[in-house]
Amino acid sequence: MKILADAHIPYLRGIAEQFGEVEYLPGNQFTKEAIGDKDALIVRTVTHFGKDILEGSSVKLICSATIGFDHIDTRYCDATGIAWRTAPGCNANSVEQYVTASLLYMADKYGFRLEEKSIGIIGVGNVGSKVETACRKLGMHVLLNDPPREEREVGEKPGVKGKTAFVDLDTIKKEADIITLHTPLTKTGRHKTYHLADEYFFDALDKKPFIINSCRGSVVDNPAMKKALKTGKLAGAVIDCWENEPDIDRELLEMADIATPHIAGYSADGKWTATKMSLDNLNEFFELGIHPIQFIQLPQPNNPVIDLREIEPAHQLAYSVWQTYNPMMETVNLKKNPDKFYWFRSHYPLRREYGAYKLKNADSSVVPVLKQLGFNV
Ligand SMILES: NC(=O)c1ccc[n+]([C@@H]2O[C@H](COP(=O)([O-])OP(=O)(O)OC[C@H]3O[C@@H](n4cnc5c(N)ncnc54)[C@H](O)[C@@H]3O)[C@@H](O)[C@H]2O)c1
Ligand SMILES: O=C(O)[C@H](O)[C@H](O)COP(=O)(O)O
Repeated sequence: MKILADAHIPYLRGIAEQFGEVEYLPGNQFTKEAIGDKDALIVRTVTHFGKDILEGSSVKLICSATIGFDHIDTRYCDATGIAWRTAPGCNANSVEQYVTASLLYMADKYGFRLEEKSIGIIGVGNVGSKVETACRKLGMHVLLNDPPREEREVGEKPGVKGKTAFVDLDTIKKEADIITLHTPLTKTGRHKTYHLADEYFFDALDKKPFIINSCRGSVVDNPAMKKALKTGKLAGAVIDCWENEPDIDRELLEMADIATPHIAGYSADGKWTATKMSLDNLNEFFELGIHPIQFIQLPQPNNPVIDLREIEPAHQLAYSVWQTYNPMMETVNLKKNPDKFYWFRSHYPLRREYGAYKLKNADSSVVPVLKQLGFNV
């Protein structure tokens, strides 16, 4: 079997070869010619897969080592018999780590307590649910908005209420101090999310909230967000996903409190899971029966033990989370070198999730929340 794989999918080299002959190319260098005689593609979000690049090829399966799939023209693939698979939930914990680290940073920068704030989560799937759990552990008041889920869970059986209490978008606009977006990018359908946060959305905000976009750039109308930041409708912004990546809006970049190059899901744990799920998909689709698939073990973090002895109890939570992931260094780097957006994504340092760390000398007041987040305390 002939496979073309993105050269920047971690933990794939030397492993994918169990499945066939593998060629590696950076995702932004995939061409019709390179794809032509391949049976399967293992890909990322940086390449668009539509008629222009797939027509006339031998491709039978596209495995995306990602959650999102707006880079795949699924209608074209379905119509032409090209199967496609994704890795649902693979890096959801990583995005939660990103959002938690960012919330703690914004609270520190603007001098507020998270326990006193309401957060509106728009899109409560794999990622949004993890963010919801983390925010509840941080003591925040949580508002959930997910009309497709609400319809499925509440509306299907008349008279039967779903377990989750959802609110409408207007409630989020009126009541949330922080809004975080976790929807897919969709351009059609009743619940399409393209420019869900547009000028009208921002104009209707009552509490001058902060916004976090770590789902897809175009779920937010970026010029409208800039205007909202300028006119004070928004108090600040955390932006991981941008319109027109990698050529992002430089003025918006300057305005963002946290600005990162679409790496919220880039923990090693998330990348490893994505690779594993992609190979499982390949194995299953072509009925290869390879068992067990040999995988690389994840490396330990550089600082696997975090000693909190010298840290004030009030700062131990933020300190611990930032030891695992601190978005500020990436923000400084991206603001200095916006042209290197793609490079930063292709040369991402090792980042592990909470479970890879042991905490020593944690104050009893923060032990429960640290444990609940997933640290070994
Ligand atoms: N920045 C990153 O690195 C990164 C990492 C992972 C995922 N993502 C993005 O985050 C998105 C969400 O990931 P997920 O794993 O939670 O996906 P998911 O499919 O599990 O959940 C998405 C949720 O959004 C809801 N939704 C759809 N349209 C909506 C609308 N108009 N309003 C409110 N809710 C709506 C769906 O019903 C679903 O529950 C992905 O599609 C991807 O684009 C980004
Ligand atoms: O959809 C996803 O899973 C994320 O956006 C993912 O982190 C993007 O990863 P990439 O395409 O850069 O590998």
